[in-house]
Amino acid sequence: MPSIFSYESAEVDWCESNFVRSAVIAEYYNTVSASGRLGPQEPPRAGGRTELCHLKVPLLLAGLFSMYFHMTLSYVGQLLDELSILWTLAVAYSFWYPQAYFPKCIKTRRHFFWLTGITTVISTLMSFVKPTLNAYALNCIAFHLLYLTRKELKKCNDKRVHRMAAVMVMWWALAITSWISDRWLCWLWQAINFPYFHSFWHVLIALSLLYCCPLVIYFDVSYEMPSFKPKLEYWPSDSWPVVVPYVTLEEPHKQC
Ligand SMILES: CCCCCCCC/C=C\CCCCCCCC(=O)N[C@@H](CO)[C@H](O)/C=C/CCCCCCCCCCCCC
Ligand SMILES: [Ca+2]
Ligand SMILES: [Zn+2]
Repeated sequence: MPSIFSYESAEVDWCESNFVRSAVIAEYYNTVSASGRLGPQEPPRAGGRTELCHLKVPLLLAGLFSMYFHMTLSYVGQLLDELSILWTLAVAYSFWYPQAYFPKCIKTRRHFFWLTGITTVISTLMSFVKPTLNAYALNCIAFHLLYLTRKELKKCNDKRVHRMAAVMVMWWALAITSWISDRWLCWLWQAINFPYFHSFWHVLIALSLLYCCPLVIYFDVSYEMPSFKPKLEYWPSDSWPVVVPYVTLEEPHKQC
């Protein structure tokens, strides 16, 4: 019986052929593309509670575990990859889920912390039951984020916010299409010798997160620091074809 650490002991094997480019890295392109999330994760900051620094370590770990998983395709690698995403989402929800959408029985963010913590611990235990289903469950969380975004956009007239949300959704739609293609249509991609859609997913979901983070900060500032006026900007400028989105804050007007 293979150890849970041994190569190819995971329940899933992505479409890319194993050990083609390297004798020690099972899926070379998937491993390299997963390293993209190790780079700068945080857009220029907004300050205070809205900073995304709480996400730096979880995102870094998610990147490292994803690389380890694709390098070994081990059972432990798969669980570390999935659980690190689950806990990163849990941290993000705990800090930035808008209070306006808390369930009725939850009165404070402290209580919401507990709710998120207990739900995440239970989900962690359940993830050992059928690990193949974990990734599908995690992808469903993106649909909840889409639902929240839609609700927020209905209340917001700022064209820049609508534009950033549209770009985020576009990258996410391309990402999830690549993920599903790799899972379900592998026979086709192997027939044409192009089994790289999971690598595309890694790049596209990272791009989607790059647009998601400023949006989360924007809405958080609107709720938590109403005297500040957040503005979405692009570095180096709006007109460049390749840009990094970020948030600026206009100082509150001094009252006499
Ligand atoms: C108020 C809430 C704010 C939420 C902010 C979002 C915080 C980011 C949280 C998690 C980062 C996810 C990083 C993705 C890592 C992917 C690793 C990977 O490729 N794993 C695969 C195997 O190698 C595995 O099969 C994939 C599993 C599915 C992961 C689904 C992640 C959903 C993340 C949602 C991203 C939101 C983007 C915008 C959506 C409209
Ligand atoms: Ca493979
Ligand atoms: Zn992956």
